[in-house]
Amino acid sequence: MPENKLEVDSILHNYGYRQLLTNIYLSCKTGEIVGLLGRNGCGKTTLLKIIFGTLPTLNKHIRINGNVYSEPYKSEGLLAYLPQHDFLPANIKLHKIIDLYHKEQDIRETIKQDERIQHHLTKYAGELSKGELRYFELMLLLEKDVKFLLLDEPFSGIAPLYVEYIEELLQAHLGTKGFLITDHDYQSVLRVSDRIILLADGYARPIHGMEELYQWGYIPANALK
Ligand SMILES: Nc1ncnc2c1ncn2[C@@H]1O[C@H](COP(=O)(O)OP(=O)(O)OP(=O)(O)O)[C@@H](O)[C@H]1O
Repeated sequence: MPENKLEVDSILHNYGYRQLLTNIYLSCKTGEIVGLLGRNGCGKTTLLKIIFGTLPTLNKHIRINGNVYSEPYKSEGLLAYLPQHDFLPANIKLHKIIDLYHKEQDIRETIKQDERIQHHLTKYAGELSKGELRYFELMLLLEKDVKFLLLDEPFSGIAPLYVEYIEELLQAHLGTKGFLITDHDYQSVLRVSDRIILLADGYARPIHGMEELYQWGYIPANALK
């Protein structure tokens, strides 16, 4: 198994006078799912965009296998990013999107033959349900030859069955990739993740159990029962 390591440190980000992210450090390696939790507006999406390289910031160090990248998304084979909101054109059919997204024939066939995608190939992306669309978007990204995936809310608004399908997809790719996941469905994040980081007051804090999530004010007391 290739062992790759993503390290992010010294991230500093302000919006106007508001300091949103303060000296953030986190890491992820191949075979690992790191869950990033935090209240609405604490900066999870901002952090993922900074790591991907599409959002300029005051200071950052993004290292992959020890090499520093200022805009990792511009280098092939490093990172892929699932944005919070749908990103596929609604008026293009799935089989066409697959061909546009992947040039290798074997990868195109792998996606087209997936049991949850094959029945929808002649539909437009805009005709899929939210869960079907999220599954399809993830499948497109997972088949990319990258070392790490940054997933912004892969589970939100998704019914339990599709959450399980998505979990299976992630597990199937752990041999070659590492994942940084954020989602408000914290129970799914806790279930799939090897480690949890809580973003609170601008800092990234390692979390070792539900009790700590409560102490930091992320979950209510009744969630501990
Ligand atoms: N371009 C921008 N200009 C000014 N403020 C912004 C900008 N983008 C985001 N913000 C603010 O920064 C804060 C963090 O936003 P971000 O989307 O990163 O949070 P989040 O943790 O992902 O939230 P959620 O869980 O609700 O999706 C929010 O208060 C948001 O309003």
